[in-house]
Amino acid sequence: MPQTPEDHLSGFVIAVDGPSGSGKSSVSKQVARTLGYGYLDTGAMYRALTWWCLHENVDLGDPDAITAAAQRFPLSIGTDPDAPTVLVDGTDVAAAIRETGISTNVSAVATVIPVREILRVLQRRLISEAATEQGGVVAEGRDITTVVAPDAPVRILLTASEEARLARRSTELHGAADEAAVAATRSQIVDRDRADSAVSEFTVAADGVTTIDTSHLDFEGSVEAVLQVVEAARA
Ligand SMILES: Nc1ncnc2c1ncn2[C@@H]1O[C@H](COP(=O)(O)OP(=O)(O)O)[C@@H](O)[C@H]1O
Ligand SMILES: Nc1ccn([C@H]2C[C@H](O)[C@@H](COP(=O)(O)OP(=O)(O)O)O2)c(=O)n1
Repeated sequence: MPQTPEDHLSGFVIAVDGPSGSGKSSVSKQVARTLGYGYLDTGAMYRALTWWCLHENVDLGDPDAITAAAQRFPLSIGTDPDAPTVLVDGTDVAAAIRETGISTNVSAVATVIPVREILRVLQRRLISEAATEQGGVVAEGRDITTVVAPDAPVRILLTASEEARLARRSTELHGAADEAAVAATRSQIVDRDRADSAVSEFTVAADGVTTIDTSHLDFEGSVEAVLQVVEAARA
């Protein structure tokens, strides 16, 4: 895996972490498109494992059973930002893993420490392959800047106020950000982030990680802010 900005000829890694609704997925995908890089959505991997556990009738209250499922997890995930495929045992689950039933259960899977260790091995391999084959990769999640790729030449914590994140997710899921829609979205943002915080630090930037607060930026402004950090790292 690249260690310094000079290594970008063999593959440049951009690591992005942040809480739910901060814009990680949409912004990282657009940054990858702009730079012609690969894109890895590590959250999709935890979501796909959750789908697999439910599909296999694994008891989500049993960490050992979840770990056993992770050990035989037949995942195939693409890194093309224009077609981020997610297949489990040959089944296309890209849409299914965004459903509420997965969002409400994913933290039970993602907070099992041995599961994280299994998925991190896979994530590092995917990052390394995409960086080499596509010239670079934007990898996003909750522990990419700190654990999965702490040596990446660009590490960014994308944040936004709780209010902004709730409004965005509410608009995405319900087409509105009125009081009822925000209330219906709250548990998916606030409760999930609280649960996920038990195993990853994604609210405060680690040393060497650049914080970008997107609360008052529009989507294009968020993408531009990330690209500026990338440019500065290469200068
Ligand atoms: N300034 C902004 N930056 C990033 N995304 C934004 C912004 N404003 C609105 N959005 C929208 O917020 C929603 C949540 O973004 P997403 O990328 O899914 O966040 P995350 O991956 O951090 O949960 C998307 O529908 C996105 O288009
Ligand atoms: N590197 C990562 C990525 C995601 N996760 C967990 C935390 C989240 O609740 C789930 C789903 O991640 P995802 O990025 O899709 O979450 P959002 O819906 O964008 O908020 O996976 C994690 O623990 N570590």
